[in-house]
Amino acid sequence: MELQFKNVTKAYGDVHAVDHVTHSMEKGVYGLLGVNGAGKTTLMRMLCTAINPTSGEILWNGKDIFSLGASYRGILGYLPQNYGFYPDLSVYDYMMYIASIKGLRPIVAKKRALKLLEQVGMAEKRKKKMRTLSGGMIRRVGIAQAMLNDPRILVLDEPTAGLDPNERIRFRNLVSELSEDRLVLLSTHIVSDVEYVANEIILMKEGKFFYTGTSDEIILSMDMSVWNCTVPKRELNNYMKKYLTGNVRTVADGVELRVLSKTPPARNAVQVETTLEDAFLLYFGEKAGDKDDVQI
Ligand SMILES: Nc1ncnc2c1ncn2[C@@H]1O[C@H](COP(=O)(O)OP(=O)(O)OP(=O)(O)O)[C@@H](O)[C@H]1O
Repeated sequence: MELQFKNVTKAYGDVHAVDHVTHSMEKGVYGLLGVNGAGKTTLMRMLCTAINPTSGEILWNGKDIFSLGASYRGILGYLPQNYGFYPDLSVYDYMMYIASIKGLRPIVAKKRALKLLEQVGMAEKRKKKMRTLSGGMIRRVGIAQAMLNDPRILVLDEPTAGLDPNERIRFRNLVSELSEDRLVLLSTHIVSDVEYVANEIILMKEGKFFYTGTSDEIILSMDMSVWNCTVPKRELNNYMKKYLTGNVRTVADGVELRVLSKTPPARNAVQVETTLEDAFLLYFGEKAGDKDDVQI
């Protein structure tokens, strides 16, 4: 089981939505982490053969996915960012409808639909109309429909958008469970979605994979320390202009800041453990004043 991206580029005019991506993946969970516009959706749409690369190749077990055609789509499960779910169908009828599009025989479809609804915790709601479900439930049905053909590659585009904290945890556990014998590629801009569940995290920025590794490897790659310090309130803007700043909390004697800096940013600064959130801030964050349009 190997998926390879070889120098894959997708250009829209002057914009390189995906820019010379080369990478190979096997089974497990891959977390594609990047800010809005990084190129995540474009990459996933190519992987699902919805759009062609401008140049480069995507290979599944050595063969070009675009030349594999239907046999490739048969091993693919896709949950797009906004999936159309037919509001008036019941959950079960919706699953059966998707199963028929995927070409599953009714007897197989029935068994699989019920098993998957069980797995995603939606079996009891199977008779409910899709339009009556919460955002989290709709996402769970979305994953179940993507799994109907027991895909080798499961592509989930921002699957946690709009989920509450409990649903997020539940969802992460589900992804981990589903990844046992397949490749799961999941895109998000939320660090905690991939921090513990992904075997490999891919930081994507401006169309490029600029760092790939485990959460610990990414943290170790940072040439930066993380500090907590308390500064007078009037100093806050200066600090935010000078340093990449994480959490800011008002305390009795000023404001407590989480700051990225090679050296202690204040006399009272205490070095704290670096997290993947800090890495995200380092690679994707901006200091106040980095952009002209930021008002301070
Ligand atoms: N069909 C298109 N035509 C023109 N430009 C596009 C098209 N699709 C994407 N882009 C541009 O390509 C870049 C990457 O977009 P993409 O949607 O892949 O990013 P993303 O990381 O998925 O962002 P988001 O999290 O907001 O969905 C953006 O600059 C976007 O404007």
